[in-house]
Amino acid sequence: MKAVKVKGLYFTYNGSDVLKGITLEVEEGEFVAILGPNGAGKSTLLKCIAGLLQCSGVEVLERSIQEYSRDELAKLLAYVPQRIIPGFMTVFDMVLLGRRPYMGLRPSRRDIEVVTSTLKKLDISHLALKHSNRLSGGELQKVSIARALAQEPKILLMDEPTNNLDLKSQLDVMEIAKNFVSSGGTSIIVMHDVNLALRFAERFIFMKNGEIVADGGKEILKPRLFEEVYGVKVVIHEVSGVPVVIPLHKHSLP
Ligand SMILES: Nc1ncnc2c1ncn2[C@@H]1O[C@H](COP(=O)(O)OP(=O)(O)OP(=O)(O)O)[C@@H](O)[C@H]1O
Repeated sequence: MKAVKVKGLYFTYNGSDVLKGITLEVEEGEFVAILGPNGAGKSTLLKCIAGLLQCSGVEVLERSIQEYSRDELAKLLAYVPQRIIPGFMTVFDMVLLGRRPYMGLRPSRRDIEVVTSTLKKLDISHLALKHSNRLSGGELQKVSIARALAQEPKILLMDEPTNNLDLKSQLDVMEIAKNFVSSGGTSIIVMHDVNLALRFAERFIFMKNGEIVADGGKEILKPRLFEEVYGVKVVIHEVSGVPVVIPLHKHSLP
């Protein structure tokens, strides 16, 4: 089944076209990285898929996104924004918000169990009772991811989830996304770190100026593509069987 289908999607901010006819299909079980320069439209595309911007031409699990109620959609799809604003609530309560679509007036035993196990999975159980406005940027980012996972979605959308994270936490987050995919989920992640994307994702979508300029597996990752997309010369070396993209010192193209 198609997890996400986008057909001829245009999006305009203040009269200027930010997405210019995006067409895209993501099958269930895919791990997709969306890459491209600043301002290319990556976050806008992700927000359209998440149903946060009013767009036509987006389907989630083969139904138009407009046909879902907020709660129905939240059970299928979770979105981790670039930044969340910490509230005056504990980490536990923030993650519990992810259970909102399932909850009545009070959380059930299962809601509590899901939150507890998600905190454990992200290695942040020790923060459970800490107020979220007293967290470091990286800790807050993990709380945001935990809240999304607590929704038990089928599709996980994350916008630059490894920003603010130290080296180990970056790998942890990508590992979590990979495990999510291994257990049947679909993950679409906007990111800038090409090498991190390369280690974990299976499909790479490059955007530039509101359009998709390349879409495919590792085989598309050629120096010419990076020149075209970023205007930067790179070399690609293999290290321990993994291709690594290295921008050159005198990188600017004439
Ligand atoms: N709320 C908004 N109002 C007006 N213009 C916006 C808004 N959000 C984004 N834009 C513009 O839309 C364009 C695409 O932005 P978007 O955030 O989707 O790009 P991006 O590829 O995710 O960039 P980055 O890598 O810097 O996060 C940019 O030119 C940006 O200035």
